[in-house]
Amino acid sequence: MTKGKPRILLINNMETVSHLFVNSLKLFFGNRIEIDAHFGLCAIEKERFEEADLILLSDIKLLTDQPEPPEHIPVLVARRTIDLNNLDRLMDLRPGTRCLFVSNTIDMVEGAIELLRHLGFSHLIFIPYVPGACTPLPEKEQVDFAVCHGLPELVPAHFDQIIELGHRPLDLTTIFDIARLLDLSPEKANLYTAEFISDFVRMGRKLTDSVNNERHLNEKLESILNAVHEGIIATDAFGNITLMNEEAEKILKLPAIENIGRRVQDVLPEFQVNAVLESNGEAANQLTPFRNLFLLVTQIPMMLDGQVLGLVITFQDVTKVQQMEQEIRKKSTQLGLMTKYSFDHIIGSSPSTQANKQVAIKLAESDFTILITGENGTGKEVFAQAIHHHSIRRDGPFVPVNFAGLTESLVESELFGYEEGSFTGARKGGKMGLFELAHNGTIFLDEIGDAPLSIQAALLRVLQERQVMRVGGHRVIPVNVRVIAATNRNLFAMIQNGTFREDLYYRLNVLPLQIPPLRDRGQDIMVLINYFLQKKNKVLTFAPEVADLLLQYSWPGNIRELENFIHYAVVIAGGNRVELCHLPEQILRASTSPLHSTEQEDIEDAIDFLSRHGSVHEYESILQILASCTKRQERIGRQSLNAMLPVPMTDAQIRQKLHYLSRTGCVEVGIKKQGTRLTAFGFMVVEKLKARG
Ligand SMILES: Nc1ncnc2c1ncn2[C@@H]1O[C@H](COP(=O)(O)OP(=O)(O)OP(=O)(O)O)[C@@H](O)[C@H]1O
Repeated sequence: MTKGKPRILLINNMETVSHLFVNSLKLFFGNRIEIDAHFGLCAIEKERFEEADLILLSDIKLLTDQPEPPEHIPVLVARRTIDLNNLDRLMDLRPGTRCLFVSNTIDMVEGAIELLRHLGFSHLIFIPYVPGACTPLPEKEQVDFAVCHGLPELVPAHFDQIIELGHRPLDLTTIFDIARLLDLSPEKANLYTAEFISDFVRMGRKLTDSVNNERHLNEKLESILNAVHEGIIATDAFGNITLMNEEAEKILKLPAIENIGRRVQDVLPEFQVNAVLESNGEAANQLTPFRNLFLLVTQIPMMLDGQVLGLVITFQDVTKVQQMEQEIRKKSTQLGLMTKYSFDHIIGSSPSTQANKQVAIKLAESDFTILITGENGTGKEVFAQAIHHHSIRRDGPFVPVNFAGLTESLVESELFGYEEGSFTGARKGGKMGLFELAHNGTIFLDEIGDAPLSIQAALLRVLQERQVMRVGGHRVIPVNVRVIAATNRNLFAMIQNGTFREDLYYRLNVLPLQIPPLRDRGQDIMVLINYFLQKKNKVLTFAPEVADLLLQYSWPGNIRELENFIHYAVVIAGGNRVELCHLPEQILRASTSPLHSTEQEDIEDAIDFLSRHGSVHEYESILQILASCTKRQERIGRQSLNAMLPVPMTDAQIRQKLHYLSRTGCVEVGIKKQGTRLTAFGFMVVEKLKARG
């Protein structure tokens, strides 16, 4: 039988694959062959087998249910390759991406995976899956993408990320086998291979395009990075420097070319990148000393899908800003943030004052926080100032803060400052807080017991971290301050009732200093009186009963009250001897209350005696008039006295009453026309009668 063109019986299970094969065969053999394409599962007529010169199958199993082909006709199972045009999506995947490879037979899946590995995709993890076969179906979370060659319908519905690589065309070796079996010259082979090569060229061009794009992008990025007035360094996940902008080179005086590729930890140990790399957290605005500079450094990890890819470090040279701040702080110091008192100004010869001075001198030599306790006016601030003055911080500012005088709304912005626009009425340019103002000096937190709880929490943070953040600000400002706190309240009791934080108490009470009240250090009273007089360049003497009273008095306002009394006495006594009549009411009055029992008895006896010699009310009226005259330093005659009495008496009656009053020691009756005045004892009797009502 003379034969025409060789005929290929092409058996496939799908129409699309069949078309793909027909096109490939046509491209190679043109019209030198005839193709009888069969697809699907229906039986093939015997004659079609007999007319064929070659049977080409996509899978040997396709012959299973078909009639046996004649023995002399060769059967060829097509080897298949991959459409290179569809590979770029796979090329974008990161190493370790998990791909569920789905197809309809195990052979297909395994063949495709093997080919992909040969093509260089061994960095991806392929998990074979054939629906209905024994390949286990992994959980959705264990798979990043589903991959298939056509047949996307085989991918289980819950995998929504599908990469479709397209049907696999015939491999070139199969084309050559067909040519050999049909005795056809492979004259158009170059066309077919050209098709393959053009795919490679296309892929190559795509790659170059993306490399070029990346280069353009890098160039753009580089010019942006160099235009920024901030040093920028990037590292990879291991902390090796991958990028350094011009500003970074300028600030650090390190050439990028010599340092890219080196470990940032070795080049810039001051930045402590390991801590950030290990914690994956961000470290913002850390003031970092570098050589003779101060850098404000921020480190941010670069993350992708929860993995650290590297670190971006940005920094600014803030040495100048620091210096400017120091200057401003210095100026503020000159504006009155200096101490008035040193230890030489702490007066007192009592053992407790002497001992406290010795202790305080020692405390001044350390740099720890001090808590001074004592009643109002005992000299807590004087001690705080003297400590600052004696410490290494003496050239820095001493900044007093009185919590009793600050409202809760003001206290935060006063202590920590604020940024411009952080609240209505905030000053332009913001304002430095008292902690910043006290930098390199001492902050004196007076009446700390009056600090609101919210501020106590903020104070605790400052004491722990030694840095502040202004209200409305994002930058932490390091402050180097010594804290001296003072209180007249019982902080321990406040802790018990929940109005003072226990943790703050222990932070403050590192070095305690207790100042006793003036009434417990009698030896200091006269020494202090002389000191205050000396300061005023005045001389006063004190009547013995006055001196006694001053020593007996409880001085609730302590040294401040004593100082005020001296001002008063100088004015009232006019530079002479201070008599009882010069004493202010509260000293006189208070002295009558806690009297010694013998004095009490004397007063009772005197009143008893007077009641037996007339009406106590009449005596009281006379004593009150005498008291007010004596206070005005006037003596009063009988006639004037009588005129002032609510119920007038005869001269004889008055004379008699004054006689009895004189016998009890309440009055001093003048000889001749000197008039009468009240004695200290008389004042006590008046007070007693007043108290009785
Ligand atoms: N030992 C001292 N020697 C000389 N003057 C003193 C002494 N102690 C206190 N003063 C004077 O007493 C006054 C009150 O002192 P200071 O203000 O230090 O008391 P304070 O305990 O801080 O009072 P407050 O609790 O009311 O704030 C000051 O004017 C100071 O000059």
